[in-house]
Amino acid sequence: MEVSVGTAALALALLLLPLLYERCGSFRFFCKMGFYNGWILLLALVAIPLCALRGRDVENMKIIRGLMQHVKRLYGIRMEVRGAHNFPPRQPYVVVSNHQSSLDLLGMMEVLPDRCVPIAKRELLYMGAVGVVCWLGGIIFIDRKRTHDAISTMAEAAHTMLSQDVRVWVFPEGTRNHSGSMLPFKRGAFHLAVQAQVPVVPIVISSYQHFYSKRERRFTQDVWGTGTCGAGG
Ligand SMILES: CCCCCCCCCCCCCC(=O)SCCNC(=O)CCNC(=O)[C@H](O)C(C)(C)COP(=O)(O)OP(=O)(O)OC[C@H]1O[C@@H](n2cnc3c(N)ncnc32)[C@H](O)[C@@H]1OP(=O)(O)O
Ligand SMILES: CCCCCCCC/C=C\CCCCCCCC(=O)OC[C@@H](O)COP(=O)(O)O
Repeated sequence: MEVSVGTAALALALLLLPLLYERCGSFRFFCKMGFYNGWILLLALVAIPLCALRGRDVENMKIIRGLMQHVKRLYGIRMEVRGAHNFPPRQPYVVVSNHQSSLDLLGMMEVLPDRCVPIAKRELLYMGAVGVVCWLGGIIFIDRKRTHDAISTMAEAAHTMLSQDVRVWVFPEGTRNHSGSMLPFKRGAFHLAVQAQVPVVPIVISSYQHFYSKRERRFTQDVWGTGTCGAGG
């Protein structure tokens, strides 16, 4: 029986990969993050036909939320939610929340209220199937390079919140920040709440420095919490 050099090299690589995964933290980190992105992409492909039945509609966020909720278990993450009763039950509001990394999607999907859509940077629209799903979910896209356009989009959002009973989730830091502290807030979320005359509901996604650090390429398992801090007018 002949074994080509290519086949032998492939077999060796396949044997070495688990060893590398076991021994090398950085390799493990990239595998876990690669799988995270790949899995979300796959979920997006599942979500597209389900969401397409309704077209672009905030009700599709329920499908997206439902499809995402098991992802934490793949990573051995247990989530604790505190203060969920602080969401006003029957009116639109603006959620403001800290933003550490793309893992925040897990915290967001754990507590995302019905008829609530995030405001996202426009670039997400171009992430293939993920962009399509975001669009079908009614996610509001802003062009951060064009302040004037972003402000107009927010003004439209204020109108939509009232006319279509929609809640909006804003990351007021305006970007991901995994430094352990918070960046100064941008003001769009608060203008939005004033324009729509709705409450602001602050949510904290607790720091996950102890189980995740992009800088140190560390991603282990842990309990992780999200909590609403109460609603203010
Ligand atoms: C199954 C598969 C599942 C896949 C699931 C995928 C889920 C995906 C989830 C994705 C999650 C993705 C998450 C993400 O993508 S996070 C990134 C995108 N999100 C944000 O950037 C939101 C936060 N940003 C803001 O609120 C900014 O303020 C905006 C963007 C609006 C402008 O920022 P910019 O930096 O350009 O300007 P500035 O903040 O210096 O403001 C300039 C001036 O304008 C005034 N001003 C501001 N706003 C308003 C307003 N509305 N009406 C009237 N005035 C307003 C403001 O007071 C200031 O004036 P002054 O006070 O100095 O006089
Ligand atoms: C045809 C192009 C194909 C591209 C395929 C790309 C595949 C990517 C697959 C899955 C990505 C899953 C994660 C998506 C959600 C990420 C949400 C997020 O965290 O956005 C960052 C934004 O908050 C702030 O951005 P910056 O920190 O300012 O930057």
